Order: sequence, then C-alpha cells, then structure tokens
Amino acid sequence: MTSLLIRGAALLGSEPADLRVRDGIIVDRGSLAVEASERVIDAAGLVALPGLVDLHTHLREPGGEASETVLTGTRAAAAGGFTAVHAMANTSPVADTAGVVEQVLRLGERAGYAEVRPVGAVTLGLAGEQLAEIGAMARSAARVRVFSDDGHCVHDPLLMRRALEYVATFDGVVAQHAQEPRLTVGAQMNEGSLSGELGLTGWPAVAEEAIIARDVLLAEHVGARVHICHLSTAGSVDIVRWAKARGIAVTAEVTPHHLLLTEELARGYDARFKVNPPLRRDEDVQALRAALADGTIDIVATDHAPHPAEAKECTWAEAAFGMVGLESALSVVQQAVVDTGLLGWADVARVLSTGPAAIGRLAGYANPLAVGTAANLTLVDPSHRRTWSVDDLRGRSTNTPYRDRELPGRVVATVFRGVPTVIDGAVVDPDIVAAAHLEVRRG
Ligand SMILES: NC(=O)N[C@@H](CC(=O)O)C(=O)O
Repeated sequence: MTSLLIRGAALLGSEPADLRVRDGIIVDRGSLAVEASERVIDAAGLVALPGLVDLHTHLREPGGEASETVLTGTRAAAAGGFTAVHAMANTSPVADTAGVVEQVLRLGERAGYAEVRPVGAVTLGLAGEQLAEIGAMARSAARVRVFSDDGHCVHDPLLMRRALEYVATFDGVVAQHAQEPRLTVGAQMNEGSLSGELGLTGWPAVAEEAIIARDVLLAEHVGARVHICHLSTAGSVDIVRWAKARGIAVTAEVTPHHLLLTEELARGYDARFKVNPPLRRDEDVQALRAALADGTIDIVATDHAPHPAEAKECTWAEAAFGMVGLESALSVVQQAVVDTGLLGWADVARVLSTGPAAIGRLAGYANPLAVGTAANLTLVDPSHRRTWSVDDLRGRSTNTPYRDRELPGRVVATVFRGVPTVIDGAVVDPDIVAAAHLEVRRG
C-alpha cells in the first residue's frame, strides 16, 4: 500500500490543509494525522495545484529524437508541474494514422512521467491537401480528440470545413495554427517599424487574424468546436471576443512567452527569440494578459518546441522557429499574470489544468484536488526566485528564451497518478517512477 501525506499546502492558493494520497487517488483532505509508515511531504508555504495539462507540446518522437523524445519531454513536463501533455503531430512520420498515434501513446505509458495524449494531424503529412485518417485516430487506442496541423495552417477553407464537420461527429476539436501562408512568405518577425529597422521580413498581425475570423465563421456555420493555437495579437483577441459573444464554440490559447516577451528581443538577432507566431508589441502582450484574465482566452499552452543547438546557433534568418517552455511555464505565468494581480492561483488551475483538460476531453481533471479524484498535483513555492540557466531544463534541448532572466516560483513536487515524479525540485529517476507505478497498480 502506497500512502502519501502532503501537509499544510495552500490548496489552490487558499487555506492550508493536508491531502492524503493512496493508491493513486486523493482519499482525504483537511486536518489529517500522520498514519504509520506513511510518506510525508512538508508543504508549508507551498501552493497545491492540480497537475498541469498542456494542450500544445512538441515531443518530437518519432523522428526528431535529436531534439526531444517522449521520455525526455515528459521529464521536462514533470519538472514544470505537468501531469498530462498533448503531443503535437508534426513528427516524422507525421501522426496522421492510428499506428503513429498509438505508438506515441505507448511511449508515454512506458515513460510514466505524464499522460501523453497524441494530437492527430488534420491533413495527410500536414500537406494541406487531403484529410488524414481522422476517424481511425479517434477510434484507436489513443482516442484522439484534438486534431491539428500545427506548424502549418489548414489554409484551404473547404478542407477546414470538412475537418470541422468530421470531428464534430465524435466531439473532437480542430486546433488551428492561424497563419495565412501567402501573407507570411519569408516572414521572420512581427511586421512593424522594428522589422523595417532590423531588415527582417515582417509577419503582419492580419495573417493570424484573417484565419481566425474565417475559422470562427466556419465553426459557426457547421456547428463545430474550433480551438485557436497561440494567439499573439490584440486583434485576434477582439475577434475571439466577438465570436464568443455570438455563441460560437471557439476556445483559444496563449503561450507563456507571448504573455511576457516582446519583439524588442529581436534587436540582438539572437535566434532563441525566434518563434512562430513571432513575439509582438507590448500593446499585444497587455491585451493577451487582459483577455486571459477576462476569459476571452481560455488557457495557457506552452508550445514547447525543442530544437538542437545547430538549428538555433546560426543567423536569425536560417534559424528554426520555436522555444522550449515546459519547465518555465508556471514561473512565466506567475510573473506575467499572478504577481501583476490579474489572476489568482485558482485561476491558474483553470487556465493550466481544468481548462485545457476540458478542451481536450481529458478525464479526471474536472474537480481539482477533490477527494476521490486521481492524485495528479503539483506543489509550487511562489516565494522562490532564480535566474534561469540551461541547468534548469530537463528536456534534451536548451533553446529557452529565459536564460539569464530572473523568474519567480519553483515547482517543488509533482505527483502523477499518486507517484511523485518530482521531489524537492528534482525529477525522480525513470526506474523508480516505473516501479512506483507498478506498486500503485497492484494496490
Ligand atoms: N512554434 C514554433 O515556433 N515552432 C513549432 C512549430 C511552428 O512553427 O509553429 C515547432 O514545431 O518547432
């Protein structure tokens, strides 16, 4: 029997209480006495949150193992307080068949650090020409509910319409990477006076906004759910706000980096700051924060995009788009919207756990920290501050934009299905995690 007592954590940031976890389930909460042979975590001064859920993670396996694997990516996830991640489909081969999504699912189960929910491609090979095996992926063991060509926009409106109609039949969702391809040919950074000054091809806000406007109208027309990935402009917020007021079933995400960083970082031509969509103006950052606070933007998703050193240590124009973000997500959210008074910790639980789980139709996250639910939780020390370095990363790639930047907060412990995957800020060894899951399953 595995029993764990978490003592004195502020549950969702409110009054301190104890939580008892046994055989993978939260079995009691309140003021609890230690039982014999129980493992105790002293959580005084820490905030207890439900395990975080990422709707947008690039785990790179199969095919991109030089950047990340399911094992290394889920270790990074655990370090960041996540207990579930949605693995994006832009792997090699692309996750566009039942076979590939089941492979990713099994790799996640074997790793044991987090629930890995494969995202299925919308179009075959992400080529934007014909629909992928959407039904077969939905019916497979991976039970795919989120479909995305992320990295590419589903730009053909007829294909987008068909995909929306198809996923609606089993309550799935299309997560659109909103980027009008013709308006972003060769684009390198946000379009504006700074892109002119730096001599980099601009990426206009309208390239994102035009696709979002089209897709909320399509979703309304066919009566389907649509999710918008990584909103980055104030105009995108206005469109989503309008669509929600009209009753359209649209949800939207923002990344931690778009809540904190601006295009000014492109000045040094350091490709760690090159990302898709690009970092925008401070006005956009402020609009995104306000939209997250008022519910126009539903969730925060990391868009963790690992790349090998050679893809980043080159000229800006040659470099790959993307930043790693799993380990730092909670700290960035704390800095951008908690320490600024826009969100409380219960809101953080909503935007980083219950919300993404609901969009992905992921079971077990609806009642955070409730007795009787699966013991997926994270303990955070909000008073901690540190200057980030690559030593704080647990994945295989080091392309963090936060190196040498001070950020608040620290994930002290993560518990996945009752098994600690992070203790005292350190990721637990894979063999120990695997053995502990076995013990929990035996009950
Ligand atoms: N977000 C990113 O900057 N990169 C993503 C895909 C993408 O280009 O959106 C990646 O897979 O590397």
